[in-house]
Amino acid sequence: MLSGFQRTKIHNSAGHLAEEIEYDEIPVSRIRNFSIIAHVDHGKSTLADRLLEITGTIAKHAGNKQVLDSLQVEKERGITVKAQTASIVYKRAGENYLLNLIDTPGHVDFSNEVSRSLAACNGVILLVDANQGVQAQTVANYHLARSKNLVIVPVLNKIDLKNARPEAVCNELLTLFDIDPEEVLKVSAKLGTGCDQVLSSIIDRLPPPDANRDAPFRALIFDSWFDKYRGALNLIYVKDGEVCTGQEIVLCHTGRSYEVKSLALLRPDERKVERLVAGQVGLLGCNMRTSKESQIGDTVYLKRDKGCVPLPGFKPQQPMVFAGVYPPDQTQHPVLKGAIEKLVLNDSAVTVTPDSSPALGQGWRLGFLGLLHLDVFSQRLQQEYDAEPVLTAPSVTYKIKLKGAKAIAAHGGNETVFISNPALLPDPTFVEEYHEPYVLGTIIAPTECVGPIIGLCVERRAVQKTSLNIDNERIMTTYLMPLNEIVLDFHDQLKSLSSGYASFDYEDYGYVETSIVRMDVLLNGQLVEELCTITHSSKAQNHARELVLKLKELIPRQMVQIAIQAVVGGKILARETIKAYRKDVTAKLYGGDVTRRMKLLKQQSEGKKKMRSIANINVPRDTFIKVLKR
Ligand SMILES: Nc1nc2c(ncn2[C@@H]2O[C@H](COP(=O)(O)OP(=O)(O)OP(=O)(O)O)[C@@H](O)[C@H]2O)c(=O)[nH]1
Repeated sequence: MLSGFQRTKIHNSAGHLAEEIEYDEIPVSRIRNFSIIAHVDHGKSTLADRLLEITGTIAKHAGNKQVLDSLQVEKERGITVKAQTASIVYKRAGENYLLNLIDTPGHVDFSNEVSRSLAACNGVILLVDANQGVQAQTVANYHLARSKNLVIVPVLNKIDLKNARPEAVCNELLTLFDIDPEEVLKVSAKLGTGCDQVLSSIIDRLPPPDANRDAPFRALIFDSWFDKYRGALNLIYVKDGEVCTGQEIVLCHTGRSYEVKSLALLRPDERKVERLVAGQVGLLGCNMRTSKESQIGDTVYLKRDKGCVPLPGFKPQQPMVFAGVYPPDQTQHPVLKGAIEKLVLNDSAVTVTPDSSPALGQGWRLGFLGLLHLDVFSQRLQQEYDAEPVLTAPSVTYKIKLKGAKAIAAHGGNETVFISNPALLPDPTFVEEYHEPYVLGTIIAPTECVGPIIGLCVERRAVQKTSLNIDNERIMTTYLMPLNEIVLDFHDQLKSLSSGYASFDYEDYGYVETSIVRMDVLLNGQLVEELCTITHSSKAQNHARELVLKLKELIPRQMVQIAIQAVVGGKILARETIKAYRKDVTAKLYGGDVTRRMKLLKQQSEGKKKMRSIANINVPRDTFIKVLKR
């Protein structure tokens, strides 16, 4: 009998051994799969920890803070990036319930992961800070959960805070989501107050999973990560049947087959089991070499069943934001290459293509799901591998509809092409339409900040869609806005305009027709390819001015006069001149010591080696970095 392998000891809240549990004997009717969704910092990880403690899943002691946020970046920034999961056993009225807590990444960049994780759930805890109230991400997460028909258990957290305003926040929930204040639980995740009630409500309000143990095996991959020794590990929700170690499985999307090497439940550390049955959530290892092999949202079935109907909603992840990554100097290229390769193994959503630039040398163009994803990736690169790369400003991918047989033939017969590299933008005469990615943004801000925020949004080409007063103090507005306008500093600007009180979140809106141009930079008439950019035609003039002024400041004066021009379609939009100048590094020396003189001249010539020469002008690498960097 295999079930014996699922036997595990459970501790009570004081950390003492209480009893042994056989997980796969818990019927589907006593399983609940749920997730906690919340705005950043509203206490999701703290609540998760408390639920694990109350149920004896982890022992109670002070050092157990935020067990589920295990990445270093997550700990440091206090954000959840990778979804992590724990199976909790909760005993009520003498019966054991298996509650699978599926910890979703809180940020919209990872909305695909959130979506996948939610596909394994029957309900969610909508956690709201009782002081801060509903924030933009709460709204986005609520809509996501509703669109998946999940039961929503509203919970107010941090009621221990002196300035908590539970009643006002309940009213917000009523106004925005029509949530009955009677249904709202009030807890302090920090102190543990009311957390028992959360567990009871999960059992009472959520339905058990729609799982069938008698049907052929089918499971959904909703997360995966890379283990040095075991390859990519898949977190699966078993929808039907059961799977045992040693069996041959197939992935619907890739069609590849594997032998199941290991199965485990997460409590939250791995507990090996020999089988997983319908309704359960667990870890499946099958010697996958790279994380690309395990695509989130894919369906797994047994090879002997010769096919299955895939579980709905598989969508490959699409990078939305691109940035160039270069080593600080070319000697570090192999180190950085190794570091990127290792990280990509773990993060299948990042795309990597080699790229090179005359100024920055050999590097890569990386594609990310969004800005936070980019941030997290570059931080991990620095922290985990001790590499300090040069990162260029992020850009988005434009969709371009071509016209004319010649242009289409030149692009491999494709009428539509996707371009993120300005240098590859087709000539305007070959273009029928340009499209750029848009998002639907939600901003929640104090009423008195609304004026400046509208100003910022207009400047960023955003169009207001709706506006709603949440109460007397805060207003919620939604905007259609180009992704390109928020990739750089929109969030920071919003925070500074509202003294940190405004919150912002966005969801993908798809491509919208637009008018873009390629802007080139010429130094003494010669094109500097690495400085060319794509810009909206309404902003080209301003952008041109800013760029030439910045270059004037950054390029050192030289022996020849330098003309800096920003050009669109052959038309010069802005121009600045740097006057000629001869820097005599030895000027301060009055005759005398020849070795000192030689040393200074040598230093000067070494400095020159680090420069890129364009039309006899030496542009230091630093200048490129300063212009291109985020
Ligand atoms: N006073 C008080 N503070 C709390 C409570 N719950 C959480 N906090 C604090 O709020 C901060 C954020 O909590 P986290 O649990 O990290 O928030 P989170 O929602 O997981 O954050 P992300 O991982 O970024 O989504 C931490 O400093 C917690 O100590 C509570 O009930 N009362």
